[in-house]
Amino acid sequence: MMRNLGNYKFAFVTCSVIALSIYVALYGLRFDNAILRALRLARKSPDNRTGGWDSEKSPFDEDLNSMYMSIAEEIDQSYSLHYDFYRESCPSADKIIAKTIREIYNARPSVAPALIRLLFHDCFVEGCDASVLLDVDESLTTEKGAAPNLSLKGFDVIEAIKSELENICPGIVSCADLLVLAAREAVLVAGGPFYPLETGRRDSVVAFREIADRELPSPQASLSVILASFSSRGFNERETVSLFGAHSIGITHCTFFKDRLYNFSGTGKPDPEINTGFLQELKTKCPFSASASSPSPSPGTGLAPTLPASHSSQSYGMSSENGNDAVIDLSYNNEGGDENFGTRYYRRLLQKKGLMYSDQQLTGREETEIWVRAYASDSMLFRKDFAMAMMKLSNYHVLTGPLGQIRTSCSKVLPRK
Ligand code: HEM
Repeated sequence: MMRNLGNYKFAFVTCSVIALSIYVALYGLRFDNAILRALRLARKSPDNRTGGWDSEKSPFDEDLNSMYMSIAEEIDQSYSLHYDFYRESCPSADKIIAKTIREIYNARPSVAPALIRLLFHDCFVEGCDASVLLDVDESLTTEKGAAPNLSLKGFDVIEAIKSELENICPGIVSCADLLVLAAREAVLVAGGPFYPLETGRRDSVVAFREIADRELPSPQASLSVILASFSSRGFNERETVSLFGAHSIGITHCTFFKDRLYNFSGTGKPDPEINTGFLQELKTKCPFSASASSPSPSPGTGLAPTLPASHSSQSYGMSSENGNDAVIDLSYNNEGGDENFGTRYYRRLLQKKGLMYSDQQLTGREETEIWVRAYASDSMLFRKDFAMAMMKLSNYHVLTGPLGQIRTSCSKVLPRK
């Protein structure tokens, strides 16, 4: 009986391996994530792999198991991210990206926050797949048109670097990798920490406008909504609070927090959680307008500023001034210098000087406030945590192996053959 079972098992596993090989041969290793996940699972729980017939192990089992494992290992290896993925195919990619960001940053420091935000908006919506960079496609879908993305900038910077990369190694470096590497350089030039990044991401062939509209948290969202939305992507409170440290650089339009100055939650009064002196300062910079008196939008809706999406190829898309909607410098003239990247943001939150509702609430609950306090007083801790969280964000839900494609222009998918 046991011998028969052993034979069946042998036949079953052999057939599986043969079927796997045929599939590989026919489809040129076109495994999708589900198969990869299954293979990983199989490796993690060897007992389940053979359908629970493990009571009697034959020497064949060991051989087949190790063969199966090494196939799985190989597939897994080739479909995961790697350090120095472009070492052979485009060795200068990293350097070109870093050098260009530094050059642009010297002329326009606003490139750094723009790219960091662009990365967040790309990765948060269906993963780091450069879907946010796509222009309108045949189905008239573009994430750029989603309300939270209307004020994104830096598209033209990415496109300019991509065309340089295409001249040197055509069709090799993905826009998704380009964006994560550019954002890392942006963090560095703005005074933030370095973090290592693996590469090998591929670009999506679709954009996710509806998901972007629905899932990018609004600056009016409650802390519970924000934490839930980060947690559903695997970020705990500590990681979430550390990522918010990016709000110590760049700008924000008055539109995004004006209701806090004049009509908080429809009360007709300012948010009591704003420092009084700061409130007066902000009122001068963001004078009352009719739009501030309307009730704040519900969480999750996002809020579009009154400016159009700016990604002109001439201007590097860095202009943020708009007649109707002033901007506030999130860094307050780089308060405390570059070395205070991050910490200055948390210190301001403790002084009730957060600009957006979504920011200030981090001090409103114990599980987030402890991290605000920790980062305000320990810049090394912040830098370490921020680096780790940015690595995690940059690796979120990436496309690898045969999935996706390598675009030649970051704003367009490759035409179908
Ligand atoms: C609940 C989460 C978040 C909300 C609601 C939010 C919202 C906003 C808003 C409304 C602005 C102002 C945009 C403008 O006026 O043009 C902004 C700016 C910015 N955000 Fe966030 N953000 C969030 C999380 C993050 C995260 C996790 C990062 C990065 C890791 C990030 C990076 C930035 C940067 C760098 C800027 C400045 C952009 C610039 O100067 O061009 N944000 N954010």
